[in-house]
Amino acid sequence: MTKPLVLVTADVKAVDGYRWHAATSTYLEAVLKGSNAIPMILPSLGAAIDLDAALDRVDGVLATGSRSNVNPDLYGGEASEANGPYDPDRDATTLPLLRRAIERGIPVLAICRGMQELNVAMGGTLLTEIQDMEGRHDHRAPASDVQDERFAIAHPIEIRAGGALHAALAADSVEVNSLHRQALGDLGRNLVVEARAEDGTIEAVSVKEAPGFVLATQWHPEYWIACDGPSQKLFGAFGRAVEAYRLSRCASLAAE
Ligand SMILES: N[C@@H](CCC(=O)NCCCC(=O)O)C(=O)O
Repeated sequence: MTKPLVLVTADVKAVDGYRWHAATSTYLEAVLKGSNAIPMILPSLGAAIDLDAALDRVDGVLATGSRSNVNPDLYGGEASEANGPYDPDRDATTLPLLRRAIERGIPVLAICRGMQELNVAMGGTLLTEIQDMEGRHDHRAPASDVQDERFAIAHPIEIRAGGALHAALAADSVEVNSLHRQALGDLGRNLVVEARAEDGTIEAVSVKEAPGFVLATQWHPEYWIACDGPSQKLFGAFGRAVEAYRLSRCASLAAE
């Protein structure tokens, strides 16, 4: 049976003297198993890629998390060594990609850095080093070399009743992991807060009046896709949206 295709955003990494365009396996497997779709990594080649031509052929976009920060130049801040690392090629690809996918009604799921990119793409700002801000908790990963410990469930979030995340998870509150030092500041155009942590940190957003499915989380549902119910529900909802998009794309192609 034909499966939907999902573009997965890539980090640019220097490994063994080469530049790699990479996404970690957890995102790829979550798309495959949690959304029943085929993941395809989109290289971060910026304006050299005709994004519309790529989007013509796919049914969804997954914007991944990453340790790098969106360059503050893109939202009126100031870049610094302490605020880095940056990934300018990724910024140059993902921001226009997210804007265009949303305009076209292509389903989008954005995770952690991906949610921060979504906010900046829509004109919003980011807060940095939130653990040093009055009243905020430390949202960084625990210091450990063991990934299961770094991605351990860390805190509850409150979900907006009647919102898009509430519909996907069918819950007022869930427990999530936490691996970030930045958070959304001023909200971008049409962004709607779907969940917050106890300290007020924005944990999920959607886009008001978007023609397609758009959800973004500050936490990492991909990591526990094999065993965590809310993570499975979220990737399942994304999977239904990309399959519905695939069917409508095929119908449009057949009608041409
Ligand atoms: N720069 C952001 C990045 C948040 C994010 O995507 N974290 C994933 C980290 C994965 C890891 O640490 O292994 C921020 O810190 O807010």
